[in-house]
Amino acid sequence: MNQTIQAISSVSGTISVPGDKSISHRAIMLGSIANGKTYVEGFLNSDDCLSTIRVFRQLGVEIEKVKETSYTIRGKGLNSLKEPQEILNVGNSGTTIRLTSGILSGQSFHSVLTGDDSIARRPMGRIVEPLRIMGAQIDGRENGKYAPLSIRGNRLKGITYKTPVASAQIKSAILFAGLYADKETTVIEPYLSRDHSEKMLKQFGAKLNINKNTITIQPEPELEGQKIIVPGDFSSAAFFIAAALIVPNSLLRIKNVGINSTRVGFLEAVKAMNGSVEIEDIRYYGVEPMADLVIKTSSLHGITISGEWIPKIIDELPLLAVIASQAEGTTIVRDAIELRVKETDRIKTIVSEMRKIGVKIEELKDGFIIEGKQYIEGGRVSTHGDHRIGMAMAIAGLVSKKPIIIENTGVISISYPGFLDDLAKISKS
Ligand SMILES: O=C(O)C1=C[C@@H](OP(=O)(O)O)[C@@H](O)[C@H](O)C1
Ligand SMILES: C=C(OP(=O)(O)O)C(=O)O
Repeated sequence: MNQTIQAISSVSGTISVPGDKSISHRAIMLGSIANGKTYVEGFLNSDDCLSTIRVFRQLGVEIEKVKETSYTIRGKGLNSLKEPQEILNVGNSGTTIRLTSGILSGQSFHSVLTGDDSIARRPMGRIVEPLRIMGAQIDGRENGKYAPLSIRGNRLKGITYKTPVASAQIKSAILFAGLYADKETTVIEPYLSRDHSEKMLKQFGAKLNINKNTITIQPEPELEGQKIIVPGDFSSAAFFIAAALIVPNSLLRIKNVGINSTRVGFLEAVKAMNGSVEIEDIRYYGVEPMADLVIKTSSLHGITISGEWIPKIIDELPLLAVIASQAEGTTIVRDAIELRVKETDRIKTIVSEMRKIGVKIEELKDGFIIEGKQYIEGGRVSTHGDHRIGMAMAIAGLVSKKPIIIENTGVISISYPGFLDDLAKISKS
């Protein structure tokens, strides 16, 4: 499916975004291995999170949809998953394959995980190595570097592991495996990555000790089913924040957005760029904070982002390139080589698609440099099968001289099925 996006005169109204993708995945996973019922409200019915539901149903868990975004999971405890008859297919979801591998490493059966072409290219050695050290028998293409992954679980050993990159998926896979270990397991990250797993594990009753970037988990807790209210996904809200900042005469309210401090690097970036974003009514339902955001059109200026800021803004960096093109001065992103191993090589794809719409951008090994105050000419772009590239291009279309035609927008449903409809609702021509 192709979609044409053209310039609008303002962004306005009040909107809420669907549930957080990272939290939705984790609610299904931990609900599946807890004792008793878990209720999830505000679940994200996107392709990726539906893949997690499918996989855990194949592992014998009863997961029932009770309302449009509410599910009940009947957990039967840490060791009650069943050997699947079929290969488990995670579709496009890196979070599903990596976090589920941690849990499957502690099971007493064999399972095989696979996914789409993008999953087949993404690095799995980063989880295979620590899970092997813990005692799981895992194999995959090129000696475990790539999926499909074959996992024969085991009684695991507790380890202390320094992750080479700040990645919540590596950290979570090890912590989930640590539930099945013979003694405590410690993960040390170079910088803090998103901490939804730690928060939710604690909520379910696991014992964790957190000291900056060092997280220790005790094995074999009694996890108890919980009620989880999933806040709106900040990474989805970011697209509308960007739209309201760069389209003239805009005033937008986004309700119920998750504002976990390990996720809001984009909010910090736009504030540092002189963006007007008010955070209102901060509240907690359970362990995650949420708030309403009020955004006004702003005169932005360039910024340099690197180091520990990167994990907090990682999924929003393609979008940052779009708003940086409309800001005064230069924006530099460094230390973001991880972008090259996402659904696509997001440095390469954002650079190629920005160039197609007439924006000059320099590719760096670990980021990009973009000059501000550029005209976006418009043209034909591709998502390259990457939802976030598709949505970033749609936001560029709102301030483009000529329309932007985006090919293959169906992939947006990987994280935000109603995105184009919601964008149309707040766009005033
Ligand atoms: O744990 C998670 O839910 C995620 C972690 C991040 O990946 P990495 O752990 O590979 O950095 C992020 O890019 C992804 O969208 C979701
Ligand atoms: C990188 C992403 O997800 P995943 O790693 O779960 O495929 C994303 O949603 O941008």
